[in-house]
Amino acid sequence: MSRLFTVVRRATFARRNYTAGRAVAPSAGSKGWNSWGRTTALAAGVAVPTLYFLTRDTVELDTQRPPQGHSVSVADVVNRRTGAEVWVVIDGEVYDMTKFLDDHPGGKDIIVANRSRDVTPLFKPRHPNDQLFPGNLPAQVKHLGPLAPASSDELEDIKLQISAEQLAEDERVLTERKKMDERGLGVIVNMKDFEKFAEPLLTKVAWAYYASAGDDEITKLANATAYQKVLFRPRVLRRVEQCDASTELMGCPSSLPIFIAPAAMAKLGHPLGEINLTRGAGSTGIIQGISSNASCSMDEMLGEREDGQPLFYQLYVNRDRSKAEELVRKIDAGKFDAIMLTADAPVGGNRERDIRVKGDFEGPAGGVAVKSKDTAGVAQAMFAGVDPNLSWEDVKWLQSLTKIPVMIKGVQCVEDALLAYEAGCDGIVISNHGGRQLDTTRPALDVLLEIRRYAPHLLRPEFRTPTGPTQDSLAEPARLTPKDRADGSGMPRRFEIFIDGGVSRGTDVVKALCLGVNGVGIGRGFLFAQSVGGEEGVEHAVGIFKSEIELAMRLLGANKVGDLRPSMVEVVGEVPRAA
Ligand SMILES: Cc1cc2nc3c(=O)[nH]c(=O)nc-3n(C[C@H](O)[C@H](O)[C@H](O)COP(=O)(O)O)c2cc1C
Repeated sequence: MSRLFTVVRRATFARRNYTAGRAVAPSAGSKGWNSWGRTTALAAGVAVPTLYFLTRDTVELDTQRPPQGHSVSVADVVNRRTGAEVWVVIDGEVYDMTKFLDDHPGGKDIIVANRSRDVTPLFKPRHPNDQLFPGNLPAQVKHLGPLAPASSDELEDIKLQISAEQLAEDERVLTERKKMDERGLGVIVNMKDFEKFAEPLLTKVAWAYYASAGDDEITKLANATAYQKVLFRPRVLRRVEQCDASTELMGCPSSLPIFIAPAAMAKLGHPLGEINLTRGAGSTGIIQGISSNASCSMDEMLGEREDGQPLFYQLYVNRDRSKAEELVRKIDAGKFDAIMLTADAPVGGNRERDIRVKGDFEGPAGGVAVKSKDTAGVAQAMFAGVDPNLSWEDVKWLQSLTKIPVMIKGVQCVEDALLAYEAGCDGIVISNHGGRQLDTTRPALDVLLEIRRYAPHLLRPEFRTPTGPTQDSLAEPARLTPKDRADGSGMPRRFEIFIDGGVSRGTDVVKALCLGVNGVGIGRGFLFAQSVGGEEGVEHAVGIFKSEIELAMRLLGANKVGDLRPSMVEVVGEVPRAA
């Protein structure tokens, strides 16, 4: 797909080379899926899906360190299958994991069960590509040297074992990837298509993790239908050929009033994971919110950042405050444009789809996932390190560590929106985590309506007016929007309001903007888009939003984001039934 926008210049190829030119990843695409990894069944009988794919363009992406030390023979590796020392092979290098077993975030079982094997296919989809670089390798892991040249028979001895069930899943995913390849992204007409095409080509673990939500997934469903109760009041004969949907979010230029909501573990869906999101956001000029639990490292994503490309960082606060402070220092050094402090996940939600597939999971290094012996699904491993005692006091703590603007993500009632404002935050993200936390909470849209009703002073003055026709609009019908009333209180300082959850259409975005938000986040939609089409999938998704948002604006009679006002919508009581 051709580049959609020229808002931000593409990075040069050289910028794609990480430190010392080791991890080289030229442009990703949806074409040419190659089966790179295979699956295994652990000796302990735990099935671990390991299949993932590399595009033809990305086979050079590797985690290899330059050869160091003496080479290690396959026989030496195989000899460690019993005894005290536990060795593994990753990308042709041999590592002694003995002293790291108890600290491994995914638990020691997965390492012990695969000792003396080439665990590269297990390792890659779950760890940043620079995890093995000097400085990133945990101190307890000993790098022993490169694997000595060996015959294919010898290598067979250290290959991962694959169960019939896992092989079948590999085959299924591979076939679906090929079919998608043949179809091309042209078959994807709207964001729901991404979800439809992603499901068959994801592993069971990835699909369950991405699609799951709390308990009975009632809030997830409510998010998806909520925007139906906001109806448009279009104006006609308004010269709408020109239409510009660009805006500013937290003072940063954005080609559209949307952003990529921070979501963990993009590599479960595609080998380049969050790198697809950074690249796609950079080439289309939108902003990526990076998860604390991203499966790519912060350095990898910063290495992909275009000159001047704005990035937000989502923060989970580690219960070990020294680690939390270290992370904030990294965010500061990374010159992120805003921090989203996630507040709706002091503990993980009850995501039963995820628990059922019970992927033997290890969280991303550097995140807040901690080792868990009995992992109950991907989600629960992710939250084990998050501080459940986070409080409003901690907002001050965070603000004392950095000058980067802070938003509270996960606000679900007007009282907390008021507290965020009082705490001196720069904004809020109204969100219920895509319905993944407390089930039967209200859709985020209802929280926005509550803020409009009970704390309109948190909105920019021009959005404090009622929806629908007013005396002013009837008195001056030629105006697209009623004249903004001079409002003495104004906005004494910046306080931006974002919303996410269930947004799949440009019309949803435009409705939220009419009601006063600055920008709208999309979580699963971009995860599915990158899973289906890598970087091009992300660009395709942005293209869909761009054409839908501009279409909605034109048909509404608006030429620019600044034209959108509450008078352009009406909120009806009941959600209309789907046809
Ligand atoms: C698979 C997945 C992982 C997520 N991981 C995070 C995360 O690490 N941090 C966070 O604050 N929110 C996370 N979220 C929530 C998103 O930021 C966002 O609030 C939500 O996805 C919006 O709903 P939507 O998926 O319907 O667009 C995650 C959501 C999903 C679907």
